[in-house]
Amino acid sequence: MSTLSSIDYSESLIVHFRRAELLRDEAVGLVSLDLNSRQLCDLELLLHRGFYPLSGYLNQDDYLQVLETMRLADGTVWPMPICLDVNVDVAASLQPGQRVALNDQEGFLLAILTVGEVWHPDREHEAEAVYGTTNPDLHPGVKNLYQKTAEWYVGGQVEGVSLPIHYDFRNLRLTPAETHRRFTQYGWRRVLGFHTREYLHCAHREMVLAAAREINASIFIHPAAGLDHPGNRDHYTLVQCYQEFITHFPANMILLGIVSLADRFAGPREALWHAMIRKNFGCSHFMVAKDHGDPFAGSDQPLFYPQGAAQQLVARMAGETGIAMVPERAMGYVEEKAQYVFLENVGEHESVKTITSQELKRRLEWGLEIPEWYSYQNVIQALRRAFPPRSRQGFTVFLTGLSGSGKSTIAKVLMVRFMEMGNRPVTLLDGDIVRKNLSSELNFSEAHRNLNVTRIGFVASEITKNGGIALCAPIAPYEASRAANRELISRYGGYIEVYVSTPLEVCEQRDRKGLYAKARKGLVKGVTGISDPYVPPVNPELTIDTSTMTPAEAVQEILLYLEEQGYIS
Ligand SMILES: Nc1ncnc2c1ncn2[C@@H]1O[C@H](COP(=O)(O)OS(=O)(=O)O)[C@@H](OP(=O)(O)O)[C@H]1O
Ligand SMILES: Nc1ncnc2c1ncn2[C@@H]1O[C@H](COP(=O)(O)OP(=O)(O)O)[C@@H](O)[C@H]1O
Repeated sequence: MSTLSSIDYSESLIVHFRRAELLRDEAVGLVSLDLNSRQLCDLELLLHRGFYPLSGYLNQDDYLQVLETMRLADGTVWPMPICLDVNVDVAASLQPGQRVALNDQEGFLLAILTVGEVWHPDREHEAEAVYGTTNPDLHPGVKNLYQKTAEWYVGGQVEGVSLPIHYDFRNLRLTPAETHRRFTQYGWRRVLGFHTREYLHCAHREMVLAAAREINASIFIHPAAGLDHPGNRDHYTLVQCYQEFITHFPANMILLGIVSLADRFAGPREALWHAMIRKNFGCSHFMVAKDHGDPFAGSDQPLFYPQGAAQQLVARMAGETGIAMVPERAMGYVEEKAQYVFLENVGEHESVKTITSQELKRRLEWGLEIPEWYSYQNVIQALRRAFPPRSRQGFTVFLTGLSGSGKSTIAKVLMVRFMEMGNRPVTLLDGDIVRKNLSSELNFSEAHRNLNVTRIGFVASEITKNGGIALCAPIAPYEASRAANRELISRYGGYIEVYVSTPLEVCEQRDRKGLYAKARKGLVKGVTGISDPYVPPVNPELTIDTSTMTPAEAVQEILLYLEEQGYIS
């Protein structure tokens, strides 16, 4: 059954509120599925018709044609397979014609799906067709497909009850009908769509404005703000920076909207899909970078897709999609001219200044100057608010080592020193304290030790996120849980792993709690260092052997490191 066999031309798939009342009653007796964030993005675009001409999830015929030819079964261009993925148990319970309630993660009804077909797709075939490889290690899109997409697909029409609910930046979440209406009201017949996920600075303004002038168009800045966790600071900062960024354009020529788009990073195919979505939002032109949709664009890894292939595909299909391709031409700041120039026009004896995103991050972390030619005061202020210098960031000192190695003693002295400094709240998460409170039900098996350690990491990450100091002092004998903590906490602030490497003989001699004596007598089983492993950290920031120093000296070493790294002054 082709999706287009019952083509729906309406401006949204949300039904009239009278029918919505009936659908809500009907949903009470239906099988219901709570969609994950990627599925919610897709459903939102289906419902408000960002995915026009689709009026539901693809059935098999359309799906296979999309993979092979980037067209639906009736020949209409559509490059991305949009199907609802479900697990085997759900798939087994569904019949063609059956009605299924589609909910958000809180169980709020968004739409009712009339099941068309249910099938088990060949995912390697999909990976090869959409991404150009079946190797998940080479392409994050393939990894997502294999690991985060359920193994059965469902196609069928949807009737919308409500768009997914967002509480953030509601006035920017414009639907295609709304943007189209605004463009018409403003008298904008030529509109250049610009897709982004990046922070935008002066170079972007010059580039977008130059392109818009060349084609005599207005500008629609349309960042994808799809899969961000509601608590993700980057999301808010990004959108605030976009709001500041657009204040630097001439009046009445720019509109900002955000779209819940779950990128696939499928290269040229992705670019074509992005262009068609922007056509659906009312744009006449779409800006495409040479590396548009590449999973490694903007990183220091080599690109996955050939440079320029995305631009060529979007340009080649423009006759059918109705949206023209505008190539993104990179610009650089030429100091001799005190202005931005297209890179291809930079003179032989002129030098181009750039600041990479890594360099920007470094300058923010150290509170260093960001030049006026690079970005705007209001954008930089928003960035500095969100990414304070290290001297104002939270951080975690994570001490790991054998029992008796000196973790608690060092942590206690450190705590006193930080309290004396008095500029951040300090929390001590000592092994035994955590074991009494947070992890009282856990034993000393590998799984429970890892769980104990990641619980400590979670609490430390919250403290770090909110600008405090977390001092953690568990044995933490395994790399897996230590690595997970490092990954989590580093997102929010500093993470300093201190390996307290005091040898077992010294710890055993100290034996403050009599644990080793009991272990040697066989009274306690699975004691770390005696009858249970301790795996030393791979790359700790500091290694401290307390057998040859006083606690004050050990603490001094940590403080010097923190000072050198800019966390304390
Ligand atoms: N079997 C066994 N192995 C190791 N340690 C044991 C064991 N049984 C009890 N204890 C006491 O528990 C303290 C270590 O708990 P931790 O939460 O830090 O351990 S772990 O990180 O979960 O491995 C540890 O305290 P510290 O001396 O502060 O390290 C021990 O006194
Ligand atoms: N440089 C040092 N740093 C920390 N502790 C030390 C040091 N030198 C000697 N010690 C002694 O070693 C013991 C360490 O015990 P503790 O801090 O409870 O270890 P852990 O928390 O790793 O089990 C304490 O009695 C402490 O006084």
